[in-house]
Amino acid sequence: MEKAAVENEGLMIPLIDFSVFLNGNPEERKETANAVLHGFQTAGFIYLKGLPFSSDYRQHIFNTSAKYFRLPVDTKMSHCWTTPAANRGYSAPGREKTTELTNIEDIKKLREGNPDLKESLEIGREGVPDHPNHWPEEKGELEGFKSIMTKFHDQCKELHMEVMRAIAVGMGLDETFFDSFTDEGDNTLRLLHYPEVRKDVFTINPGQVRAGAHSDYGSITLLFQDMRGGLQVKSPNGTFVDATPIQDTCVVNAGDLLARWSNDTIKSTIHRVVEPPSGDGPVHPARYSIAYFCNPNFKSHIEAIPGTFSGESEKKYPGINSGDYLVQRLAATY
Ligand SMILES: O=C(O)CCC(=O)C(=O)O
Ligand SMILES: [Fe+2]
Repeated sequence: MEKAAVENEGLMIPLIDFSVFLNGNPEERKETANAVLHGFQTAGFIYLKGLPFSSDYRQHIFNTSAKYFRLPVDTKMSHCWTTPAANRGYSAPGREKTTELTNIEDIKKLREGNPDLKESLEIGREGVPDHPNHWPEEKGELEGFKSIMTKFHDQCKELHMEVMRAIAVGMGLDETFFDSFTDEGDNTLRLLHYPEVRKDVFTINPGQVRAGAHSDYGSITLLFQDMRGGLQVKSPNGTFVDATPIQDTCVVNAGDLLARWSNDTIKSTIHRVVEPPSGDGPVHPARYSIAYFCNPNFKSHIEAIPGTFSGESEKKYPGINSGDYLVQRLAATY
């Protein structure tokens, strides 16, 4: 067993070598699948290493993302995020407020007082007739942007399918149980940029964060972070614990819909992004991360996974359509 990625305040986030699931023998695969499921059942978070992305490739994706955010703000605003149903395009700083609150008026007030210090670009699956992606114009530094990002989107879709296969194996289900729920790739690639910020912004306003505390909505999120730090995960004690970056790993967390689907046997844990550990000077440098939000196919009907209940009366939630669920959740935060 690897050393834990995070162990603090009763929160243990395991570090799992996923290449063993991808390439190992049946026994090794089962052991790895059990560790994946156990991590989601206890912390709601795991770190994966041994992924099919080289360091260079990962750097290339981050560099391409940084080039995008260097575009003038007017250019970015020309392909901005429009509606929850489309969920594609650019969000300027202050547009989205991630939060645990659910009342729209409360969220509005919070957004006005403590806007998140971030901007993002959401990229959905290509080929959805009603919802084309909002691509920036490809010129200069951005040449090749669309093909780089659609390829990465496809690769992350495969990784989502593999992690769900690991969950299936861990649950003692057929390995392909979730395939017909994950094969469409109704997922969102979100490039995130937390601009450099003066340190005194955090002292003047103690409530200031880079991204407010929230849980994610879908099945799982694949989160690639740079080495700056600032991501925190809520511990069972109710405190926030640093999820310190580890080179070449991906942080994977379960979302609310997977928790519901698992009849609450899997946890969707609250997390946030705060002021990073301090270096020299009056300014925190920019932070970049890439979140790939995975969802069950939007047409899927989601109800308790077999094995997570014994009789009908133990099912905690009524069935729900995946796409409707996501749109409803997004509508509250934008
Ligand atoms: O940037 C990060 O590390 C986390 C972002 C996040 O949690 C989100 O966008 O849902
Ligand atoms: Fe998140």
